[in-house]
Amino acid sequence: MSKFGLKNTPQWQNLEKNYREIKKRHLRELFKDENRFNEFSIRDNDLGITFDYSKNIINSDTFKLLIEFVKAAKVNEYAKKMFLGEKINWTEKRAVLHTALRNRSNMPIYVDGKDVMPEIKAVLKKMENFSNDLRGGKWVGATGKKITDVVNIGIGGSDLGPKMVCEALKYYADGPNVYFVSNIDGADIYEVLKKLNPETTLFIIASKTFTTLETITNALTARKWLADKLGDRAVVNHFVALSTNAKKVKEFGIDENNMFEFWDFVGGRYSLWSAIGLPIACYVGFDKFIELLDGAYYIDQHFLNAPYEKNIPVIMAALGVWYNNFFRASSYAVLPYSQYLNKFPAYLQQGDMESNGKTINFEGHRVNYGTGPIIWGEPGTNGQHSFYQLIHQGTRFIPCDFIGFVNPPEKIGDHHEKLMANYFAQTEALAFGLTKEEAVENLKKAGISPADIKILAPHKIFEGNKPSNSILFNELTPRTLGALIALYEHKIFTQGIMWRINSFDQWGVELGKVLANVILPELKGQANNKHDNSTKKLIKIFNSTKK
Ligand SMILES: O=P(O)(O)OC[C@H]1O[C@](O)(CO)[C@@H](O)[C@@H]1O
Repeated sequence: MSKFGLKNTPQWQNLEKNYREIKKRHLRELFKDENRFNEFSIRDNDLGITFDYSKNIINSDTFKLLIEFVKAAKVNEYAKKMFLGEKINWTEKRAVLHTALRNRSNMPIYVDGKDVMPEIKAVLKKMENFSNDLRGGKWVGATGKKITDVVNIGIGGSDLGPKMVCEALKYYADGPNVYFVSNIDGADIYEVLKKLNPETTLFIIASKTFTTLETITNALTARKWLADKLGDRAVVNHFVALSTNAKKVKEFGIDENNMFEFWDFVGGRYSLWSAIGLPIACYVGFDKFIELLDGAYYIDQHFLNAPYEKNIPVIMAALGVWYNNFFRASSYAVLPYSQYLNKFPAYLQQGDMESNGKTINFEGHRVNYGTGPIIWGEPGTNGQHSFYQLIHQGTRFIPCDFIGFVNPPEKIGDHHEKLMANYFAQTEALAFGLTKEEAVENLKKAGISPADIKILAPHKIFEGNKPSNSILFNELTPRTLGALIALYEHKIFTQGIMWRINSFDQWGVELGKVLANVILPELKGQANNKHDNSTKKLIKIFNSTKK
């Protein structure tokens, strides 16, 4: 494909034409079709999920054209390459095999001619034994006490995934307390350590590379804290590592037997299914961790085998492209109606933005169309009392995913009915809004004077026609959570292929790291490097104000 090829394809051009037509239509009008929900929704009883995408600004033609775009992009061909271990992360010459970590079949998966499944299964077994021993009190601290608190030290994919899952499965937790320390800001580890007793604390040092400045700095602080109280020899009972880098783990002083391995075919932001999931297994038990993998595997099979027209992640991806590239939406809101999922938007920010925040295409050219959007969100109903005003009545166009559950794990009074009434109400309000006539009628009914109605009415109008997907699960369980995460992973993959970018590297995080290493000695008075005027002055103020 040539430099600006994608926009010249018939698939893109046809969508552009459809967009010019459909942007004049309103969801109020499109919903005159009584069959719309049936046409644009998918129900899967095995998993217990309803995916309703009928409140999108599409008609049957749009949908067909979007599917044609996906077909032309050869998404399924690329997906097969990924699942079979081909090195689709071409800038790092790596396979992309987070799907192998949850391969629940007996199918071998080869990388460079070697089946990776035996090693994956061996690490899973090691995780099972360790988490059982820790939870059962067989693994004890240096003074013989049971471990009651686990601190995961990691950042990015070595933090966000396990942290999000532990939070989401809190209801099922019956193991030690789990804490997550990620920020290099000393406040993060300080606030955690001050609550803990070294005799009953275990540190999990999670780092794919085992060179990440934040993680190593925090790990060294944790080791000093422990050694100061229990002596250096206690490290072996209180530190384990999750990494691909055995050499660095050993250099740090962690026993090789206490290292849980993963491999360079596991991307950081896709690693919660690997040894990086150890805190999850400690917190909720290994059987629940396996249920999480089962749910993801279920979606892997759906993604590989369902026709595009019935393929949930493919449809999510295609609709995202529709709004991103034709409606020019620059952000996308993910709104979970579950407090347990309060870390899900933050987790997805890395998953999506580190994957698809790219400008260089398969051919090495700069793209001339938008790629990954800004992902953001908060759990409902907190978001409603914060930023929904802008989604409803602001000047921005923000497509949304509403994630909800019919049966929550906890049942307290009528909280859940009240929560879900809001879940349904919001997508209805966004789609259909409130017309001027309706607004005036409401004001009249409320006894407002004609003069005030004239002033107030424009403010009370909701234009509507704001699109959303409703993702409604029967229950929040480890299995459905695994499925939900995998849905988004494959959505991100599909969009990467549609945009013809590499979703699996992350060169964009490098430059800042390099510059920080140059500046660090200057903050310790050891060097004086060349900088722009602004940076120089800021460093000078820091150094002269520092106590
Ligand atoms: O696990 P590591 O090697 O410490 O890296 C942590 C994170 O840093 C990044 O490389 C860049 O932010 C992420 O992709 C990764 O998840």
